[in-house]
Amino acid sequence: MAYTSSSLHLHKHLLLPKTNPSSSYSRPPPPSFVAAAAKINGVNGHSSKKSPNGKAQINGDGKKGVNGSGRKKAAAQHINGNDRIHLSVSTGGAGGQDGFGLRVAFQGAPGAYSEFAAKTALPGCDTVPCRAFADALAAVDGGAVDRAILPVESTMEGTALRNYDLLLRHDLVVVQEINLFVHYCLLAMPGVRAAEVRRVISHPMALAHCGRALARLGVDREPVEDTAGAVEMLRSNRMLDTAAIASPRAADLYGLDVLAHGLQDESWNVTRFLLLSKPPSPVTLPMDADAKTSMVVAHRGGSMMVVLKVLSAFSSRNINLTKLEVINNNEGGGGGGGAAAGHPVMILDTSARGAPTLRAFPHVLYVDCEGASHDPRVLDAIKEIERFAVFVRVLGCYAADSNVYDLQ
Ligand SMILES: O=C(O)C(=O)C[C@]1(C(=O)O)C=C[C@@H](O)C=C1
Repeated sequence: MAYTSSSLHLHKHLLLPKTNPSSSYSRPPPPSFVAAAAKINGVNGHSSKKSPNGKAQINGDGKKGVNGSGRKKAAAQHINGNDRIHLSVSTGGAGGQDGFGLRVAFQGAPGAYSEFAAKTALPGCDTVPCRAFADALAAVDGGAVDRAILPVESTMEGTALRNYDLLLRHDLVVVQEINLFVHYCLLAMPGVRAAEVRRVISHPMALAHCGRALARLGVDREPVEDTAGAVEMLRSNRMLDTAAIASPRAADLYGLDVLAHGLQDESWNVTRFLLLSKPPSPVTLPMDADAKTSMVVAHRGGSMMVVLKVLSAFSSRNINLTKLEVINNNEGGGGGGGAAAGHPVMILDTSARGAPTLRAFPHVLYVDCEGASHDPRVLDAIKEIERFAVFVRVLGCYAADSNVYDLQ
């Protein structure tokens, strides 16, 4: 039994603007920002500096979070392809709020990309570092924090199936999406030269994304829990033969030297994060907002026929899909299984009366569509799917954000 996955990815490649490095996390966020955005992948700027705030860590060892906002005004410099371009103006966090007073759990040490995604979504929030994604989700589920942030797909890797597995086991709703440009740097202790580096440590995803550059350097690779955690380890152990792959912000935050920029094998490396909350969703979308609805559809098998029926349910109502991921656990071979390889997808069923129950489904689709979950067309499409599916769970309805935020 193998857990296979195939997906349609709708990302297009765009180049990023340079951003103004003078903004600071300690400064309050601007009331609004302007972004030049393409319909699928737009471009935006984002810049900020460190400001430790001494927040407690969940299940961790006392790492500190960062506070403030990194949003900056920016415009696209280059756009290739035939994307539909529009100018959007946003007031920041979901529903116009900037997240002041909210605690957002993220996986990793301060300076992790997930933390920047949280600060991008809610510039005024307090971030809470967690050792694992499971801890971050448990923290919001248990009420210790208000939100959790989860990377769910990247242009280089596709869907992060392990994180979807986690999401589906919890009674949480998606309240916001954030696309973050992931720019990897090689960081070392001050004074260390590239020729002295024998080993590189980072999050396994970061090591994988920088495979070619690391092969060129001819160094050993060692996975650690997150990119900023690698930097912290380097710093606290004063490692002089080791470098870390992390963001330029992490270099700033921990006072390390940047030996190289743009280490990723693909120049376009974007990770999509979801901001999660306990239901009911705290976000009220304006009636005319561009919305997205995410759902999971469990079915009896015969994937391609089911895919066609799902596509027809949406296309007959002129609804565009932005994601379609097909998961099967019994087709043999196939990669992309993550931690759940060979196992059915476990989904918390919150629809029944009484306590939510965890149910196992071998055949599942992850679907994101344009439109709000209360839009009659979307409601009708879901009703049609429910006629042939075993189970449908709407994971959330949130403002569609096609901007790509850049931390450089
Ligand atoms: O290690 C970090 O800094 C993270 O935020 C995690 C994470 C991930 O899990 O995908 C996020 C984005 C990058 O692609 C690399 C790692």
